[in-house]
Amino acid sequence: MRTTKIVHVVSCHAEGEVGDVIVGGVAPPPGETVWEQSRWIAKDETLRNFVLNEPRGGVFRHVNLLVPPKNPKAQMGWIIMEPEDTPPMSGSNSICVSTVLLDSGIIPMTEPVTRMVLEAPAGLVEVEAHCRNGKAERITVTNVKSFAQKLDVALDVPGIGTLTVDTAYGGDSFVVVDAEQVGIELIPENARLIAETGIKITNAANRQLGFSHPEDTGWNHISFCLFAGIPYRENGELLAKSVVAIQPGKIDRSPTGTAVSARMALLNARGQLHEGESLTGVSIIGTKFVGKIVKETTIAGQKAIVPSITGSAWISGTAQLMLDPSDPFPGGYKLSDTWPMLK
Ligand SMILES: O=C(O)[C@H]1NCC[C@@H]1O
Repeated sequence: MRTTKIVHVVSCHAEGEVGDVIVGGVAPPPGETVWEQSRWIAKDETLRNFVLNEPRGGVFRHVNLLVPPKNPKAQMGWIIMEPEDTPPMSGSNSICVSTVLLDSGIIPMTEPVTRMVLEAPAGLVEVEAHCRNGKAERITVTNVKSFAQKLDVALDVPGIGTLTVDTAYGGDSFVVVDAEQVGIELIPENARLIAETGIKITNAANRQLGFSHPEDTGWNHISFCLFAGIPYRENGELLAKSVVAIQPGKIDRSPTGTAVSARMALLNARGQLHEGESLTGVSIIGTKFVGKIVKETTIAGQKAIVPSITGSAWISGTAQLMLDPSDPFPGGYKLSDTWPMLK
């Protein structure tokens, strides 16, 4: 066996969505802030291609790189790599990272509750982990400020027609459509159709509506389409289907923490969900993230919320990714049978 690198990975999923974590073998990228480091990773592409492309990755895979924190309040920083984007924040990935840090002993676990501060590219996030018998069983992440941007705007989607949609941010940017309007039931049998329809809606939203973060972060596009189910109550709990199409055309298996945050910001903007109240997002495979409005706030003078997301993640394996110097595909490859090409 010979190799020019060994990248140590702990594989994990949060409520069904893969969020692997690189725990060693990669030097911290250049940059004064974790955001700048994440821009470097996005532009350079070497690590992204190595871990996300085939034969080591695949379109369903997200990979997180642990980095030393830049902010002294944080115990660890991390960079999120998704199939097309290197985003500011991610619910499922933050829950995977928290679980791997604690379950593998990188950060000492205190039972029954461990508190830590992590540094996402978007900024600091507080984590409260309920732990038992050496396992972080339940993770609550207090997300970055989330807000509604456009409410009830018309969007012409080629091949679908005119929809009424919202745009919002929950650590990443969304076009949000009521699932009923598109007439597709949010069930696993429709996963391909939901993914393709979601990408059409996202692309149309980027062309016609756009997105701009009020703090001038440079995150100025819409990443995802949230198909929002009608809220319903079960034993007093408010729930709603939360199914997200991710570029270049896959469905989040989890309810998408950033989507639940964005949806709560929209409900809050409409006066339908208030500080202290909760919304549980239900994924296409029936898994749940419990969202809560921790506090109402403002961002650049506009209404916003600080949301939290609670869910669980499980370690599914470990791997050492290697590169034989004679491998003809050091950057891997993508094929459009499983990895739709962006238009
Ligand atoms: O939970 C989330 O927010 C994420 N899941 C995969 C894509 C999103 O970043």
